[in-house]
Amino acid sequence: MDPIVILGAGLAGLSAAHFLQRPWRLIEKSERVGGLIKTEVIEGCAFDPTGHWLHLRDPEIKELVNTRWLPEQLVTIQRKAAIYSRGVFTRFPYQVNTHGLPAEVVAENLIGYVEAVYGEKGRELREREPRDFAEFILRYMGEGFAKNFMFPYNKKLWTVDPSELSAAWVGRFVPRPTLKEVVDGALGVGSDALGYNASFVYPREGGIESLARGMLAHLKGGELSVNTEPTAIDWKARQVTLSDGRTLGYSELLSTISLPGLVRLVAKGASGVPDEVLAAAGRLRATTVTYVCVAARGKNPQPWHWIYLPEPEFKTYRIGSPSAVYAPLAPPDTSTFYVEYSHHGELSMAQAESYAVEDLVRSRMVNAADDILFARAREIPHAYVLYDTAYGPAKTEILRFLEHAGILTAGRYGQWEYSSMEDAILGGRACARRLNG
Ligand SMILES: O=c1ccn([C@@H]2O[C@H](COP(=O)(O)OP(=O)(O)O[C@H]3O[C@@H]([C@H](O)CO)[C@H](O)[C@H]3O)[C@@H](O)[C@H]2O)c(=O)[nH]1
Repeated sequence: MDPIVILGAGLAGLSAAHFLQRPWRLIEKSERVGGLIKTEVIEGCAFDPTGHWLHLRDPEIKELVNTRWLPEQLVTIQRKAAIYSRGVFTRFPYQVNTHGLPAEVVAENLIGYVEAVYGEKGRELREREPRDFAEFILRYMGEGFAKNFMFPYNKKLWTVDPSELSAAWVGRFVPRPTLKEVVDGALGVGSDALGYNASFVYPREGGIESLARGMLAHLKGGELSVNTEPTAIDWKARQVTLSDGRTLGYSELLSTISLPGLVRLVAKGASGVPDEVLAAAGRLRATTVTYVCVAARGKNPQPWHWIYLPEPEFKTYRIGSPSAVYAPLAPPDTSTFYVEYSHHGELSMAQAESYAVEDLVRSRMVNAADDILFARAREIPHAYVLYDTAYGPAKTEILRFLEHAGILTAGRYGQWEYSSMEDAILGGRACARRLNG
């Protein structure tokens, strides 16, 4: 019998291979497994592709990570994240930590919140479901928080206005504060521990890629091919053509590669795809994130693991610091940063690198431009999937066809969704369980 073929050896693909009880073949286009958790070392400084801090909630996955994939190798870290706005740092999440901002901003945030959640002004939005992300923000946080943080920050992150997105993705990612949390936060007596990532774990050595390596080391029952990518899929014949010229028969196909990319591969196969499915794939959009890996002389001047920058004078939406999170990620007396830029069109590497130096110095994350040792830009072509008006109908159309064609998908880009590393592992497990029967 042909094996189960898994496309893509990121977390979802590795997880599926781990949980499968039938023979599998894992096909990976790059030279090593890990997908977007491949850690890069530049001049002795380790950089993950932006912040990949591991927060786990599923008991089985926690157990696997702790005892099999990364035994005795995890450090637990309490988040120290901030917002840099109006020239001051306030703690993350913004909505429950406004103490320290100018008094008029704190007042605007508080009054807006009370009006939205209890006042007459917010009644209409309270009585129905928010139609879009902008309405979600206004409904749960009010006009002040919207104006002073949520609208400008999210416009930078998503590259489109919050009114062009649905709120389908917010789930546990966007905290909806209570009145007590908002008031305590304005008075400076709030808790630091709100949100899904109040603490997280991270590998003691080797960066986040160690997780992928740990998973790979324990795989059984199948074969991995690296430097190999699918070039076409014939869903009726149940065959994948590979870049090395081979054609592989499959009993089942699980794809963790990008959903629109998968549709295009099926369209290249002999059985094709209906025109409307191909057109739907063309309507799925995602932001591109260019992140700049930076090293600077000297220890971190700020304690922050990462900061959010809502104001338009900064081109970046967020700056993170691997060395602040976990000092062994950088040589002694060196601080490191990833500076993130979200965009659709062209952003040259040189331009991003020059923005990064400027943004780091202006935000006081680095003392002076002269301290910078290097700045190297990297690109994530599909970073944040856009939940715009085309998203729901296009994805439904594609998934209906893939179900018919007997192709399963998992992972952040396979499912074309906003989700975490653990979600990718859970998605791989769910598909494996379905295939195990
Ligand atoms: O004060 C704030 C700041 C942000 N938000 C909203 O939360 C949304 C999610 O933000 P974040 O958790 O930063 O999103 P992301 O998926 O990129 O998070 C990954 O990165 C790290 C870390 O944040 C930095 O590296 C995190 O651990 C990862 O999961 C955002 O869209 C804002 O709208 C807010 O409500 N209040």
